[in-house]
Amino acid sequence: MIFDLELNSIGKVYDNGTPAVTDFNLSVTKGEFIAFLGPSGCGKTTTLRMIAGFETISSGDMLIRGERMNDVPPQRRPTSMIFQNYALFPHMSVRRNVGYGLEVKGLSKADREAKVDRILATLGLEDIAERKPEKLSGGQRQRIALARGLVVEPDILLLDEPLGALDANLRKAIQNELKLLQKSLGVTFIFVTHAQSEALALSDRIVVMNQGRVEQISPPHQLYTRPNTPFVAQFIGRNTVLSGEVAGNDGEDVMVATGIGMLSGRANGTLASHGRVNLVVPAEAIEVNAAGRGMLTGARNRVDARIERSEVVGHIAHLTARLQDGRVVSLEAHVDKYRPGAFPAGSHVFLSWNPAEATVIPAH
Ligand SMILES: Nc1ncnc2c1ncn2[C@@H]1O[C@H](COP(=O)(O)OP(=O)(O)OP(=O)(O)O)[C@@H](O)[C@H]1O
Repeated sequence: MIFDLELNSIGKVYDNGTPAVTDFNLSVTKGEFIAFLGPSGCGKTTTLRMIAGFETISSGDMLIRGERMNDVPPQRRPTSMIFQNYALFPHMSVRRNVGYGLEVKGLSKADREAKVDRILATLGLEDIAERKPEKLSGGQRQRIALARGLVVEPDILLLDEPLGALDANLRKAIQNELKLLQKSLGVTFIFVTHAQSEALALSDRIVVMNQGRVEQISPPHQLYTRPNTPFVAQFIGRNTVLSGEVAGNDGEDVMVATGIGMLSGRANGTLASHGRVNLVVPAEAIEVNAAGRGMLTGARNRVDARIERSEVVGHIAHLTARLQDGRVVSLEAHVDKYRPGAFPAGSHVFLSWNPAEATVIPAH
């Protein structure tokens, strides 16, 4: 099988000795939407720029459609890059901005116009084709940048925080457009973001990076429900992470001895039969019960807690509870489940969860 993109143990050390990316492995199939997600400085942009050819690769191999690209200059790679600030030419019309890459490639005027017209129509930009970008809105400028990236018909479109300059509402609207456009064109997108909601909404798979290393590569739902590492558990979603020791198995469940009792979850992959682990419990998986009731039903994973704060925002009830060891846990659920006022601050409750919804991962 030929992948659109293969990163084989890619590494980057800057001239000043900064190791920005270490041992990055990824294979991308045609038409996939991949997000690089991680905190500031984790190496997302450096990796994107290595794929584009704007940054040299210090170690490892990069292949596009089976061809090694390490030494191929950016303009000869089948990639286009869209920058956060769009980098449009302010004095050129939208049409010329979009057609610029084709001019550089030396296409005839007729071919250029045909391709530009087609992409302007695809992105709904025909009416502003003769305007200058500086007079246009952020959303329009974003679309022009997309048109300019796509008009050269790249195998891979690289997008560096392309929605970062837009306000929240516009961001949401353009997110949807972007996803539809990507699926209809079937072009591979590699998208850099530090906004997890954006990555979760758009991607087929997300690469979570931390300090230059890949922590996990998974589809959004799996990343959210089955984190592989303590970093991902803290970074994605709203999880409570409880440390403990493996104390045995009960069917598919792994029992974990923690400072607040014997608790359980499901292993993510293979797990040693003993040793230190983390039990990751998503906020959505935690049930709040009035004190005393669970004793009757014999609920597993029973943790005593006291409600500290209870707040309803729209349809979502947010509760904050303090465990016996002092740890604070965040919980949330639709108001159908926790009516406003059901668990006032100070009330004594116990928390429980279905072990299948909690994940046990190695501590390191
Ligand atoms: N030109 C450079 N020279 C030296 N070090 C650099 C250079 N560019 C980036 N770095 C360093 O490499 C590391 C990775 O930076 P990079 O910009 O790839 O991170 P990022 O995840 O894209 O961050 P952000 O979300 O803030 O853009 C950081 O430690 C950064 O300081």
